[in-house]
Amino acid sequence: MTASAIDTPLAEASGLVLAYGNHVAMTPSDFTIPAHGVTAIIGPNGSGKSTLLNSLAGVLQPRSGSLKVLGKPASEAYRQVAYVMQSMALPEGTPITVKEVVAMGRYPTRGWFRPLTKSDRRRIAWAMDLLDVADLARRHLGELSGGQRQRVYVAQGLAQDHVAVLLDEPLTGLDLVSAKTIDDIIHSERERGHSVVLTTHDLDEARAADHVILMNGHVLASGPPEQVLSRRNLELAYGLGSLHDSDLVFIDDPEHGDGPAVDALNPPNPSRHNHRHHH
Ligand SMILES: Nc1ncnc2c1ncn2[C@@H]1O[C@H](COP(=O)(O)OP(=O)(O)OP(=O)(O)O)[C@@H](O)[C@H]1O
Repeated sequence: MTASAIDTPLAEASGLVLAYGNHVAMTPSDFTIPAHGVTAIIGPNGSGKSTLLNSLAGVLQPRSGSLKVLGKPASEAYRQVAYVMQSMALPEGTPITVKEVVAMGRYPTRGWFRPLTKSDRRRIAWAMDLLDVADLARRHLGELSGGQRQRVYVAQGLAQDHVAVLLDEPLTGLDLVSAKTIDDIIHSERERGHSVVLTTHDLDEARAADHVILMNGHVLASGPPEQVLSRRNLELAYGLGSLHDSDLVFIDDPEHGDGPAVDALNPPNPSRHNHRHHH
């Protein structure tokens, strides 16, 4: 890879709008995701985190605006971007084994109909070992627990040739050991110079990232955690007064419950009120 390819940001978006049919899930947003390191996407339920991952993965086309992934349209970069979804759209009872699921990680490189080579098989075995699912290789995916399934999906992502990995809530619902396994993988991916983008509801996870994107129906802030996770930004994203002091990084005003109204805080984008959806 040339130096310029290495330094190309993982993603650059300008006026990016994302929608499902008539439903706009992200209003015009500008952000850059750096080439290396861990980026955490955080925001309330329904704020567009998974939608943004879908667009980075090339699964959801921009409605308008521009999005470059590794310097190309996302739909052309998908081979280099491993996407680990929250839950895969496999019908209940699909008779697919753990090994077959992990092997699917090789298809972007290999194509669907070409047989797996020895090096493909080595890569599959390596990924299954790393996620500690080798013992489950012949089990059907449908028989596994949620945490085991999550590890299988991450193994599939790592089996893919990639320079970036997108993880939708990778640590949610996992026991301590599984969470540690996946956390270690996030760090080793980072050390290998890959980009990791994950969604989370955990402020501590976001604080530990190199870069943070805060969402609320659009990208409210994007940058280093100490800038993005300010009290003011969190109040804008989650609603004024909804957070306890102990939740916040910067306790600059313990009287915030009686503080100024949202409008007085001068939100950067007034349209943010229109796009929160409660299920
Ligand atoms: N396939 C879809 N079709 C239509 N609307 C969708 C679809 N997926 C998500 N949405 C809507 O888009 C908005 C953003 O959803 P998204 O899943 O991106 O939020 P999120 O921040 O990941 O939420 P959570 O924290 O609950 O996982 C929501 O209003 C949601 O209802």
